[in-house]
Amino acid sequence: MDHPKFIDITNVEMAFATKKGVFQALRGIDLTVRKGEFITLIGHSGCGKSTLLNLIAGLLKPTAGVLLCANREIAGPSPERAVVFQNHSLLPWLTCYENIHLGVERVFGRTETRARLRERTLDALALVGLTSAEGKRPHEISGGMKQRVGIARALAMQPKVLLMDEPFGALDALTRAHLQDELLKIVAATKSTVVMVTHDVDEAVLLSDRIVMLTNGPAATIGEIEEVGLERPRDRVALAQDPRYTAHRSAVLEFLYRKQAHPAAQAA
Ligand SMILES: Nc1ncnc2c1ncn2[C@@H]1O[C@H](COP(=O)(O)OP(=O)(O)OP(=O)(O)O)[C@@H](O)[C@H]1O
Repeated sequence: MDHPKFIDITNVEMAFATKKGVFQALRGIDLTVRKGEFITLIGHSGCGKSTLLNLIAGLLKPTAGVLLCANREIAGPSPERAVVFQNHSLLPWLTCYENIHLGVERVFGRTETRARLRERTLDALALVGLTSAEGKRPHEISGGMKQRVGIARALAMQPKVLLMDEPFGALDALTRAHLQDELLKIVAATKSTVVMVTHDVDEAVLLSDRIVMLTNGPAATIGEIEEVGLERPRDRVALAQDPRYTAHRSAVLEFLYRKQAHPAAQAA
């Protein structure tokens, strides 16, 4: 059965111990994510987007509150919650195939045959359109291709949740648009639940079911949530003319640049 609250975050707070004392990064975070939902986290630099993603990943432990995934407490990192980072983090001495295979082996190595592990790895490469690059090492492929390998590696582990921290942040606009379109297709095919950090308002509207907007830190919290009811599949060219797209975009821009104007901009 689908969990209506697949990820369930209740009253989460994150404080870091620093040399200057305790820094309260997040407070009062309440959020539920449904199975198969695509959520983006948006907010000004330093507000706590990565911190929230890392809490869901289990890479950080909250100083208060509870995070659940499929009714179980998130107690540490797990392949059921795979993370894709901005800098793809591939091992440079391994080929694309080997980079993906490593993750596959970690998750399925004890229970499945070598042939099945190979099949899973090749399927993941095909899913991101990189079959022909299987024997190449990271320095032999473009930034966009590296990021696709990172996504393939995460998806090959069949995670319950795909967590992405600005996965396309370092790419040029055209490559970025292309990978957003690919991600839309992949997520439609795999029905993955996704939580993604982004700075890009258009990316958020194009991809999300809901856009979670964080207030400025310290002690950042969820300010507003924008429901994006646009039907799928979504086509970026058609959407550019769609008044509903413009309205969602304006709502997020209004939040970011009027209600939560960046402290540096307010001071100017
Ligand atoms: N380990 C840590 N120790 C102390 N402070 C931290 C730590 N990690 C994050 N912070 C602080 O918590 C706040 C939130 O950081 P975070 O990286 O989550 O922001 P962000 O919204 O992802 O920023 P950006 O968009 O610039 O990547 C920042 O003020 C940051 O300095």
